[in-house]
Amino acid sequence: MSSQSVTSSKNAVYTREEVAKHNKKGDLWVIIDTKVFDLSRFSNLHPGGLNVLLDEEVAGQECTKIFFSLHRQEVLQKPAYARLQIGTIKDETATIQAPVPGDISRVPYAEPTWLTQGYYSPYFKESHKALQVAMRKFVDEIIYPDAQACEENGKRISQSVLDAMAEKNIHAMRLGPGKHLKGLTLMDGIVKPEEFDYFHEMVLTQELVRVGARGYGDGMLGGMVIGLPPVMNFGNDELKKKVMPEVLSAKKFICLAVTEAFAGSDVAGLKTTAVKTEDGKHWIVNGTKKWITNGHFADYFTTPCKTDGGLTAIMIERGPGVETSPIKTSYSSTAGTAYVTFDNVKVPVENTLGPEDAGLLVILSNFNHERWVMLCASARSQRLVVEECLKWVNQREVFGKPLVSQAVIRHKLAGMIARVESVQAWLENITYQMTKMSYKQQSNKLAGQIAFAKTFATRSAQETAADAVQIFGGRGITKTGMGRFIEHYHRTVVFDSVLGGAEDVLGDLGVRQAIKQMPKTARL
Ligand code: HEM
Repeated sequence: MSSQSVTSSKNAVYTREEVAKHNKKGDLWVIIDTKVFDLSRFSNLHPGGLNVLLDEEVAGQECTKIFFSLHRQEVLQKPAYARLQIGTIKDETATIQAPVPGDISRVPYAEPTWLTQGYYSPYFKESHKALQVAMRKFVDEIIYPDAQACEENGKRISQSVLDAMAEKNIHAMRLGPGKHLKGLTLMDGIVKPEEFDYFHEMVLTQELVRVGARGYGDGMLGGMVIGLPPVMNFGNDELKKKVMPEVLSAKKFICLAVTEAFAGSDVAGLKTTAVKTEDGKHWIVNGTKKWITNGHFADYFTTPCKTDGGLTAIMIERGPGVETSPIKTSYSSTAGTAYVTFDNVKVPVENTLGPEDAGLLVILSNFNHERWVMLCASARSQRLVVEECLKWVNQREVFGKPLVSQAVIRHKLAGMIARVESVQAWLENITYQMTKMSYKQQSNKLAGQIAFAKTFATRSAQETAADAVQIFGGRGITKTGMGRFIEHYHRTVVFDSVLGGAEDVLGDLGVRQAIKQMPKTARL
């Protein structure tokens, strides 16, 4: 077959000898995993430069190994580059498989054991698996591309993605099991509302974080996950009837506005005030809030304010006197992190959440679930790093051998794997306890466990991030290319350790709870 006559068809078949003839500037072909690429025109635009392509071991040659040591697979999936393929090599079959949306990874430890072929779990049933399968495909196809784009350009999550999530009732499921799911069709009916439990919620959260974009992860209505429960659990019926459907359908947005420049984890030290008008019909709110996730695009702010006898939780609607401005943090502005000012904001007293002066309880009652969600997320995102590292050490060659042949690299991997497996196992145990306990029992018995497990997870995650950067070297500190997920992870991993309570505070909380429960009879 003449190579001249078939250059426009991807189905054309060539011999290696034919490809080898195209080995110079302006007439340059290469073979990557049995696929033939015509780089004649592209070579001048190649981000890695023209010279590297003219090397005698590259031009007209087989360059699978060198290509995959320098580029991620996704390069070849981009339409602009996929177009460069002009055919395949005669009688040869490709060996490298591009991931298909919805796929389970076959890289060891890339999935939790319950999703790994040949392993068992006492916790996950058919409906958890069915939800996982549907979510994986949904995330890969609909959320992932938007996540990558928004993390980069800083724009908030696309409304079309939020609408698609609302259609499957994903926003509602993210609030966990409960009455709010009654009558809803969850993920096209895969799970019945009455059977939805915390393991389903874990599946949902862990699939969502696979997008590998930390700012977007929070921008994907993280504010709702923490800001709506106080309305749902403590708001009056009228307020719930209005706000719940608006928010769960992503027509309006809510956030939790607790932290201030003056006070963070020490909620009791907040300075924002709410004073009743003389007629007792309104609150007048004054103050500022800082680091408010989704605050920049929120319509509603669940806000603890100082009142005469303590703190009162109030849902404030955006309107006159409410201003938000973006805060630049180390992750993308797609999260909508804001500085919020309330300047004589008039709020109907009907927006009070729970009893007056008992706002501390309203806010604190939320924290265990929030921390548990973050624990789910941290467990899954560090697993992504393990997968990236295992692939890299296997394909990267140094000193003529794969990187994994270095004992020091294997040692790092051993630590990473041990940590991620421990975190997931502990998480599953805690989650099982949650499925058996009332909300109150969870507060009494699990606040400490969740606090410890989250702290352990985020410590593990930071160690894993640091080790991953060492494994990837310069690529681990580069925003594009092979190490782009590692760079992003390393830059943003600390968010999990700060949001929802800093590590030291959480550890302290857990020990205090344990000491409270010490039997008076105990002695050495
Ligand atoms: C279909 C063929 C190819 C395409 C579409 C392509 C595309 C790209 C792209 C998009 C980048 C930017 C890297 C990134 O940030 O992801 C890049 C970098 C690079 N490419 Fe290629 N490339 C091809 C083939 C090759 C081959 C055969 C070599 C062999 C030496 C090569 C060597 C390099 C080098 C050295 C870099 C710089 C890597 C770095 O900064 O770490 N490329 N290429």
